[in-house]
Amino acid sequence: MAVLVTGGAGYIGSHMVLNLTDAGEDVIVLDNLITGFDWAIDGRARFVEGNAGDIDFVVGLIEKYAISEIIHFAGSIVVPESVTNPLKYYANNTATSRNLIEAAVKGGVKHFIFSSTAAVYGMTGLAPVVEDTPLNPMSPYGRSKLMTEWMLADVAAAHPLTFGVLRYFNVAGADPQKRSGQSTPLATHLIKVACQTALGQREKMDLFGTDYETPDGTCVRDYIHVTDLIAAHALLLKHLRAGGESTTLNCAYGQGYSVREVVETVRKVSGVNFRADESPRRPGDPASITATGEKVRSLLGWVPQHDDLEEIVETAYAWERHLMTRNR
Ligand SMILES: NC(=O)c1ccc[n+]([C@@H]2O[C@H](COP(=O)([O-])OP(=O)(O)OC[C@H]3O[C@@H](n4cnc5c(N)ncnc54)[C@H](O)[C@@H]3O)[C@@H](O)[C@H]2O)c1
Ligand SMILES: O=c1ccn([C@@H]2O[C@H](COP(=O)(O)OP(=O)(O)O[C@H]3O[C@H](CO)[C@H](O)[C@H](O)[C@H]3O)[C@@H](O)[C@H]2O)c(=O)[nH]1
Repeated sequence: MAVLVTGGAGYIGSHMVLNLTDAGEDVIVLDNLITGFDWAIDGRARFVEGNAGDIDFVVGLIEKYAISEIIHFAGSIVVPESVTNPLKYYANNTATSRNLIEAAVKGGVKHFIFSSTAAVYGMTGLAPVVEDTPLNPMSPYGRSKLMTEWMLADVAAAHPLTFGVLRYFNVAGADPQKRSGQSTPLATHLIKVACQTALGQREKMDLFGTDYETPDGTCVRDYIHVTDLIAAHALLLKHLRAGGESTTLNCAYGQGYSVREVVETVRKVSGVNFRADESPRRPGDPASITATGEKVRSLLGWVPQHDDLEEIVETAYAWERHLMTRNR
């Protein structure tokens, strides 16, 4: 039996592949390399280049490799881009996932784990959310992901498939062994951008919006280390394999940091007082979004090992330096 990891050449998926291969699992990676890199895929996994939304192709893979579980990371991920190009997100997130789920049903896959997002909640106020907080996504990205959550619930009610939805909060940091990290040169994520600026790859960065109703006027997010996030996936897989029910879980630490606090932490870790300009708000950004992570802890016994902003930034910064020497 094998596990299919879609998007396994990407930032988060490549860390999942490392976790699974470290555990001795048989892993097939399906990725079309639109934002991922084949060099990011651990050599112990089998890589197949292709589209996760190609039903016949995926059914063929399921049969060929006896795939019993799918962990679905493939998708498009940039919130502001989804505002200007929504159809890209409904195609590559919603429609691709719909086809992948059909392939899973046709191929008799038992369990399906899906990368959802905090963006399904939308504007929630300053209090941490829980899984049954009303969902009100404020970007096409969030809506494209919520539709996939709904499809999974409907399909699992009609077919013998159990699923886990993990709503990631802001994923950051890199493998502490420096085997993978966020490698997209044009990434838009705050910690990545700040590390690139500290290293002189960008002349300056922007603080998007300084007039939010938050303690220091900038947006607040719950940053989770990618290694802890992946540990939650491994526990969820174990839960589903043991016959556990389908579930939806927030993946977060319950600790929010503002954009200014993150920038200050990157300055401290790097020792560089880089330029960060106050700029207008970015479309699609909620002021604050954090979650307690209570359910993932109690249901799966998840215990974070890297819940420290400085450690998150240190690993992200170390990976950024590694990329500079790699690309030289
Ligand atoms: N990074 C975050 O903070 C964050 C937060 C919440 C949710 N997520 C979700 O986690 C998942 C992974 O995100 P990431 O940060 O690793 O992004 P990423 O862009 O690094 O990885 C996505 C991978 O999917 C591949 N891909 C995209 N469309 C594909 C398709 N149709 N068929 C096959 N491969 C395809 C890309 O080539 C890439 O390797 C995404 O679904 C994203 O929405 C990310
Ligand atoms: O150069 C930058 C980059 C970001 N920000 C700000 O930093 C905060 C975090 O932005 P990110 O782009 O790092 O992350 P998002 O919160 O927009 O979104 C991320 O987390 C979401 C979940 O909360 C989604 O899942 C999404 O995929 C993922 O990109 C936002 O207020 C943003 O405006 C800046 O000020 N300057």
